[in-house]
Amino acid sequence: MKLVCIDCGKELSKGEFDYHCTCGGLFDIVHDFREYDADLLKQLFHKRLSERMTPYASGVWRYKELIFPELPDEDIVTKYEGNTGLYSSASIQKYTGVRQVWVKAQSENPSGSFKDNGMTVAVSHGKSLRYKKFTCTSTGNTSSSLAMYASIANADSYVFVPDKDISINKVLQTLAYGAKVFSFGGTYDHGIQFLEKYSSDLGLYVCNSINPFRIEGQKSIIYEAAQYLNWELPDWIIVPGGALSNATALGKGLQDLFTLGFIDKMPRVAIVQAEGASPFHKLVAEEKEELIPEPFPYTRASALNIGHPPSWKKALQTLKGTNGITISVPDEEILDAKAVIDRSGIGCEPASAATIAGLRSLVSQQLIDKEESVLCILTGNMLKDTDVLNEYHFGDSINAAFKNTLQNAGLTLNTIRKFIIDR
Ligand SMILES: Cc1ncc(COP(=O)(O)O)c(C=O)c1O
Ligand SMILES: N[C@@H](CCOP(=O)(O)O)C(=O)O
Repeated sequence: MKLVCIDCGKELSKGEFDYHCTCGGLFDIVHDFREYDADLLKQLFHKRLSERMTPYASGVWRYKELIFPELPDEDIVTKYEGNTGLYSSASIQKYTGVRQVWVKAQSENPSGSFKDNGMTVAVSHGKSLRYKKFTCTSTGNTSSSLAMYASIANADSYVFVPDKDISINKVLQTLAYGAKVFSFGGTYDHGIQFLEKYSSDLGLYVCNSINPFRIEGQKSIIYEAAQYLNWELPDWIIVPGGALSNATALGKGLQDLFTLGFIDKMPRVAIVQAEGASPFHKLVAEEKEELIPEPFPYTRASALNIGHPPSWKKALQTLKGTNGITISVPDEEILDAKAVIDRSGIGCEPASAATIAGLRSLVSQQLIDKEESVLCILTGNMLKDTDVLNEYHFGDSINAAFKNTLQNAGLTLNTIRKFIIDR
């Protein structure tokens, strides 16, 4: 492959790159296909395409035997979820002070959050039971995911969302996928209570994390991370905690890998809650027997706005099985950590950034050693909450000045020079 000027034919040498040639012409990429065997190439493309078009190309259904072996293939409702990136970033390592930090970007799932790993399984199960009406209550990610899979399954979705403290982007995504959305006064916790009481009267299949098939699907997140890392997991795995489905699935998935002998050492798990919605952390820190629900949970990381996590008992099992710990972090630390993750090029929504904020705090309290290795699960996409982005960035004086200058003076060399050269 080489870069050749379309006007004068000049070729750049290997490693050189430019857009324009010295003569002014644009460069074009020219391949040399003479070495290829066209039939072999076709076979290769075909193999890759056919793998992509089967349910087993999904990063969830690849592990069907460990998740839902009995499900007939024709009931699988998939959007080739999973197969999300595992990254290591120098800036995140510097921010947390830890030598080796991996982040797994579940934000790269088709609906933009880790919920897809579980939702593909829950909706497939509902389909196998011949349900045509699915439901959830949600701060917006569960509902976006459900609405997407229900539409793929040619079924209806009915979604209950709190009327405040959630991100409008997620509600719009849910609506756009075709769900019928009911907005109610209260929190996720009230929505779950309603569905637990009335869903069967209404003939609805519930896709929240009280549904164990959701949890089974979410186990695939840790299977995939382990597979990418050649079955050698880091010392610590960190997840944000809201309803605690992720923490529960993580514990189960780790136990599966350990029982099967895929891993020979159990990593430790840290569950991070936002300070304003941290009933589980309080339960653990105060060594209580029963969770005391938080009646008015509030955090800017709106996906974590949960006062009565349904899976708290299951999440305790995760802590027990992994010698795990919990921590809570204030919103300011979550938002600062989010800015670091965004600038690293990976990006995430606020709830996901609780992991990196939590890690930084655990390191400063010497509960995690700088020499230990860590995997953080980033749960949702940065565009899920643009209100938070707007406040964080345009509240900042330099960006605000830049925006105003452009609006008032337009795009000229002098306007731009002062931001790039004169600063
Ligand atoms: C983006 C995001 N991160 C984290 C969480 C919390 O996960 P869990 O409820 O499984 O504890 C949620 C919602 O549940 C979420 O939507
Ligand atoms: N943040 C979640 C709330 C938890 O929902 P669940 O489906 O895991 O019970 C959301 O996206 O709604």
